[in-house]
Amino acid sequence: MTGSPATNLNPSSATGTVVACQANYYQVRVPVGKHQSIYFLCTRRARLKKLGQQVVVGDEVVVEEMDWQDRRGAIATVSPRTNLLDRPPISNVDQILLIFALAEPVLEPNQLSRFLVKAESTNIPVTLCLNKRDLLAESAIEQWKTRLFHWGYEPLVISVRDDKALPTALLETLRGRVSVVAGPSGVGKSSLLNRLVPDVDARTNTVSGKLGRGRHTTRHVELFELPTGGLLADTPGFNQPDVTCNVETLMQCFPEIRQRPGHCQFNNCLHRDEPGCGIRGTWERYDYYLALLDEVLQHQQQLEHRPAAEAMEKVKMGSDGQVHHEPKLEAKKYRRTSRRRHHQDLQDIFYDVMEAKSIDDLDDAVLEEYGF
Ligand SMILES: Nc1nc2c(ncn2[C@@H]2O[C@H](COP(=O)(O)OP(=O)(O)OP(=O)(O)O)[C@@H](O)[C@H]2O)c(=O)[nH]1
Ligand SMILES: [Zn+2]
Repeated sequence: MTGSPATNLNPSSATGTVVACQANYYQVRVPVGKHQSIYFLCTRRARLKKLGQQVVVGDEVVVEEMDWQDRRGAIATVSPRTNLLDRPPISNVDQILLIFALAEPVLEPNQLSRFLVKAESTNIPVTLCLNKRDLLAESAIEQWKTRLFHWGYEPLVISVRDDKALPTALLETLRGRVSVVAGPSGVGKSSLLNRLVPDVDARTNTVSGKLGRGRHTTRHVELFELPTGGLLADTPGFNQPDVTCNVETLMQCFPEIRQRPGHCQFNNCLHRDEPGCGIRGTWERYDYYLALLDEVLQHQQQLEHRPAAEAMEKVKMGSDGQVHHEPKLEAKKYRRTSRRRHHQDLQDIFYDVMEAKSIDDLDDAVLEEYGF
């Protein structure tokens, strides 16, 4: 630690947030002062590995053995998470910023509804943002707003391309919070990230350089610091998210249902053909609800017929007293979805083994791959 500043200013341990991770390495943002932070490249303490404690982006961690000159450290503990998203794996998320385009690609209500339900099923607050307002007439935009108001949403309408300044409401909702951007391909997620984090490319290169691989690897997810305070993660675009929650959660995913409690004769009414149902058929997305209900019931049936099914889901009591079913982080399942991804993993594993000084430096997933 030659040349490092005074110890009282540079303690040997500090609390920070994991902003990127790949293989065995974690980039941890440690706040110093009010508006400044320093990034440390960390490994995970062997003790954590033995306990099977995973570290994911978003985790609040205690870093020990801090080397302030080389900006290295070791993650010693992980604070309890408020939540955990599985794809991408990211924890302690305050909000999901769901982005859709008003046009190009065409705004398709069923797809939008599915994304909304998927986002709501995490029990994390959802903010809907409609981009590319420059491509649609004002009257058509108003029609969408009215329609979505009846769904229970008040979208922020923006044009990442043309807005001279992004709307204050958008900046305010991101300020000081951890937000995850989600939405289908081509709606402008990356464009928005580039506007919100002006030096995103520079930062991306720094982090990727230190981590030894590029940003666009399949497992990479990263939290970027906003100039206004707050952290933002981009997620890879996908078109048809699976809705795999249980029936109770599904019903809570529709504002049209959750805003009207006690309208049905039976508490466990599915709003299908039960007698005395006061929710059935009175709202635009009712048919989407029925279709998703079928899907969810089928999914539940499949789970019931698989004895190991409960191993795939975590049952958690939320702060609202509701029971939530969350998919578990399943490294193998996540890794084996495509040949390309599998190839990427083998590459990652190769690097991990090359970089490891001892077996303790290797990630659980890597050890598992090698049959330890
Ligand atoms: N007309 C218009 N085009 C936009 C706007 N914002 C982004 N685009 C364009 O839309 C296209 C897709 O934008 P991206 O930012 O790559 O979209 P993405 O959501 O990140 O897409 P994926 O990376 O596939 O997930 C690009 O050609 C952008 O230039 C906008 O406000 N108006
Ligand atoms: Zn009902």
